[in-house]
Amino acid sequence: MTTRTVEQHAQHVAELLAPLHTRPGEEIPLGEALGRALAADVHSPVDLPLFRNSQMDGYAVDAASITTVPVMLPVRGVIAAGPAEPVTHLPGTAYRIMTGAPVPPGADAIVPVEDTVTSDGEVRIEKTRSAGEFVRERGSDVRAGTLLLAAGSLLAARHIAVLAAVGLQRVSVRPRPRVAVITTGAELVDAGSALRPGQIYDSNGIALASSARANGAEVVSIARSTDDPAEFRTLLAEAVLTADVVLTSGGVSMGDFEVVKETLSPLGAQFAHVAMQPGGPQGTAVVNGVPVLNFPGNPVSTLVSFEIFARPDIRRAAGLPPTEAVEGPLAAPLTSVRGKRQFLRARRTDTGVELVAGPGSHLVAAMAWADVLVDVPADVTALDAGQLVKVIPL
Ligand SMILES: Nc1nc2c(c(=O)[nH]1)N[C@H]1C(S)=C(S)[C@@H](COP(=O)(O)OP(=O)(O)OC[C@H]3O[C@@H](n4cnc5c(N)ncnc54)[C@H](O)[C@@H]3O)O[C@H]1N2
Ligand code: MOO
Repeated sequence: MTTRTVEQHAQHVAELLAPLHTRPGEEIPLGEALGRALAADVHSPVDLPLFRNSQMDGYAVDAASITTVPVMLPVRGVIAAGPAEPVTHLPGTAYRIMTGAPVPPGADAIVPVEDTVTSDGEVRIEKTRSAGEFVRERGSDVRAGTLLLAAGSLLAARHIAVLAAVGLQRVSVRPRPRVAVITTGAELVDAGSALRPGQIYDSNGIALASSARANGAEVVSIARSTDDPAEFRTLLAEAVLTADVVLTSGGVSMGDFEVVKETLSPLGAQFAHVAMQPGGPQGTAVVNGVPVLNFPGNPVSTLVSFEIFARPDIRRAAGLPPTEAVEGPLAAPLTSVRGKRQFLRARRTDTGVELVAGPGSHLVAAMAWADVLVDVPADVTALDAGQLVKVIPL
């Protein structure tokens, strides 16, 4: 079998997944856009505020008429926030006005109601205000035609607020990569089933689907195959109809029932041994133009394979920022196997980066305690406590 470094295999996977990055944006309702990445710049179609309006409940006046206070002004009417025939202000008079209501042309200041005394048809203004006070000018927040949000922006509530405020109902976002998951193994059953001897619960299906979703993908199907190649072939043929990428688990090593390897090898798949632990046996194929990544079946191997090989391109396709590796000091010394890059499960604590498990790829419970993978280079065999290591956040 071919042997590859992690970088070589990652490069190969990146080439297979490259078409994900050129899919055009999709228009979706604003109400569904939370967490999505904008596919294109959005310019404001309107001015915000849309019209000149009051910042306070009070009286619309012209500042020139209230330079000396107290002063009595006749009240010509009430302007509420809401649709109404426009009115015009006459100098030396006032309109009672509510927050958000249009300020009549000619008025240039709002006197808050707290600074007034209302009497029959008149208002006593007790505090002077200068022109512009408590008036929200049209376009003072954003002008029509100017950039509201740049392509690539990850839409949080505040971004959705402004898109809604300018009246957009739909928005063009990066399409979610469509991921199909197929697990393989005669031993697998669904949680909730009674276990017969030799059976285990299928955890990789839901784990890979969750990993994909957590990184911006849409999971279009989760299927499970026994070790029967005909069944796997059928499930794969169905998966590639709707998916942009298919992830499989299991059936890629050296046993007698390696259904993924047996089915895909004749179709030109590449199976390689990657110099890493976990995640050594890896495969890739292209079926009907759809890339298929074949991860090893051990639960930790499957999840680490996703993190190292699939996550970067799935995130990029969805428009999500890359997960950057950081550095941290080791809490205790460690040893590593020469020639294999290790991705050790660990968590960050006050004392440094603490390993949570040994190297066994079946240690799925310990994986759940981890929040990082410690990336130990292939040529390193020992590290001391306190030494800085590269950690990949999970
Ligand atoms: N002679 C050799 N044996 C093995 C080698 C090797 O190089 N020579 N490599 C080992 C390594 S490393 C790994 S990793 C595994 C990979 O094996 P497969 O990808 O063929 O996976 P399976 O044999 O189907 O399963 C391995 C293990 O994981 C359990 N499993 C599988 N699928 C699931 C699932 N969906 N949910 C939960 N657990 C699952 C399965 O029961 C096995 O225990 O091969 C080693 N062997
Ligand atoms: O892929 Mo295996 O997990 O290297 O033990």
